Amino acid sequence: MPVPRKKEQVVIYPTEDEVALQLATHVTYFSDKTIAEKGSFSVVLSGGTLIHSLRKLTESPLKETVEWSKWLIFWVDERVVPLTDPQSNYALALKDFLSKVPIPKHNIYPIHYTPLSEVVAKDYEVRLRKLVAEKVLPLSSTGFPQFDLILLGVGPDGHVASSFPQPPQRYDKVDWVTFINDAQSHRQRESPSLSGDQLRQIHRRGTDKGAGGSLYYSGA
Ligand SMILES: O=C(O)[C@H](O)[C@@H](O)[C@H](O)[C@H](O)COP(=O)(O)O
Repeated sequence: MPVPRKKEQVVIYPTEDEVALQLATHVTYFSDKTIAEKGSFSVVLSGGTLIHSLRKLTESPLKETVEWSKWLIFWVDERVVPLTDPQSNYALALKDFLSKVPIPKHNIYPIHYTPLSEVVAKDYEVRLRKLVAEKVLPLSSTGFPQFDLILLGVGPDGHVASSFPQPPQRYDKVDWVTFINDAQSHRQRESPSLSGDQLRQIHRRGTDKGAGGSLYYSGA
């Protein structure tokens, strides 16, 4: 199974199909390994083209062989909109990924929508704290919940999840979940997944011409 040898590595692939294939290969590797070690696999999703690039996981043979019942799904970055809104990252993930694989519904943790970003963020934090208290999620050495795999995209301006260049929330080391009052995107983000340690992250970066792309592996 080809896995990156270095702790951090950028690999450029010539086609988007190859990106999707490699992404599926690595995600499956980590899923098998993590489930064998601890019995579950917590995956944090963002939005964007990443979700489409997960499509190989929804096809045979992976669709049948991955231990989907052991997966837990969270969001690192969500727009504070109803879960049926086309802007919702949950809706995107449901349509193109989650509806195609048998992850138990109770293992999927979308936001609880209300129009107030601070209420949504606080609710998500309370739910994460409960999962940590119940030992469903471990706590990292930095005091944040520790996920097994974070899947991120990188925006054209370099933003990752809701970590944009300007908002001060990206320096927040206290809240587990915080929010950005951006009139356009109404983003909510989880801070731990971006500041925690010992995390495996895969960032996917497409090219402006739509061909190929790269995967950045960190802590993998
Ligand atoms: O809600 C979102 O928009 C995403 O979470 C966002 O952070 C995305 O990952 C990047 O913008 C990259 O997007 P692309 O993969 O579409 O380039």
